[in-house]
Amino acid sequence: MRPIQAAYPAARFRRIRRSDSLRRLTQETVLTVDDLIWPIFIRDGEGVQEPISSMPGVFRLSIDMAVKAAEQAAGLGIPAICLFPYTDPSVKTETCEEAWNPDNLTNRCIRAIKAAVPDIAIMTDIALDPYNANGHDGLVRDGIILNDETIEALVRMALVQADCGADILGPSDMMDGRIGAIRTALEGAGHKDVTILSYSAKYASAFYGPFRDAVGASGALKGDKKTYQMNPGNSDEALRLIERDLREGADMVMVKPGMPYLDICRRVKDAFGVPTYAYQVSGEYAMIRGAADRGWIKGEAAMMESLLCFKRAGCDGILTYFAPEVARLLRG
Ligand SMILES: NCC(=O)CCC(=O)O
Repeated sequence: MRPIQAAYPAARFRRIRRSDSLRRLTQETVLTVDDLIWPIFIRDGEGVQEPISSMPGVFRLSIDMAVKAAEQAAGLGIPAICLFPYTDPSVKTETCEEAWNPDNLTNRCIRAIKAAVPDIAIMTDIALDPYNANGHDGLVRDGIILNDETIEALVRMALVQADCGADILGPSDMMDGRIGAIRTALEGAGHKDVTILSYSAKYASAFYGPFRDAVGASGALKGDKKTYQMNPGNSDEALRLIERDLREGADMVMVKPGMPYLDICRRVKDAFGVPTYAYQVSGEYAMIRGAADRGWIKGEAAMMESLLCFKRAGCDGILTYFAPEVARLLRG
């Protein structure tokens, strides 16, 4: 598209910025409640709402409180929530079998939310890190992250989550071939309508730090995740991964983190035109919240701007810890 533009003074760009009504009328993208997926942290217990120090305003919730959060989200019109478990370190092993325990924290929480709030979509995380004694997303042997063996574990995990009622599975592990394996297994088990939102372009990022505190993985992680998560310097590779995941049966794709990777979001949307999501990750949340709490930026305005810009970059939606706050503001 090449807009035709008169020369100054026939063209004065400031005309359409002159008033709020003209600015609203000419705004190209909008943020709505429909664009939000709310990630929440869950833990064992009852009536627990435990603050996370590196993510002020975010809590670990026991299942009963997570159900309340889901009710609140549904009431605000948020279409989906995403569950991340804080797993008791005593059940973490090198073989990760807690990941496909039908009664693990996540699976109990899926069932509880489904029963109480049937209309909200429940997204889950598929990766072994919450259950792995060494903090990695895959099984490890002799210091190597095993791709194919990990996929078998991820498939088991996915099937159990689907059995429990998960609507959207989010494989976040970055193993090669997992989308195809999960899709084939879902079809085989009769879960034909379960959606896969693939973390297709997930970068090895320093912005995940507060999340690892939130799920209790910071201490456990040995080494880094650079052999499976993407190199932040790469962009063409993201397109190859997205194409691969779409061909293997992903319904929706994700770029993660968000704000430093808006160029990737735009390329993905332009190249494939599929439902495209970004994850505004914990470090991004902490930067905005931390600066706002100190009075260095206007928190509300920065939060809204950051999310609108995901839409401008081509995203159909955003996973954001700000979701309920944003929904309340958008609803006025
Ligand atoms: N698999 C989910 C994440 O790694 C979330 C990262 C974050 O919020 O920092």
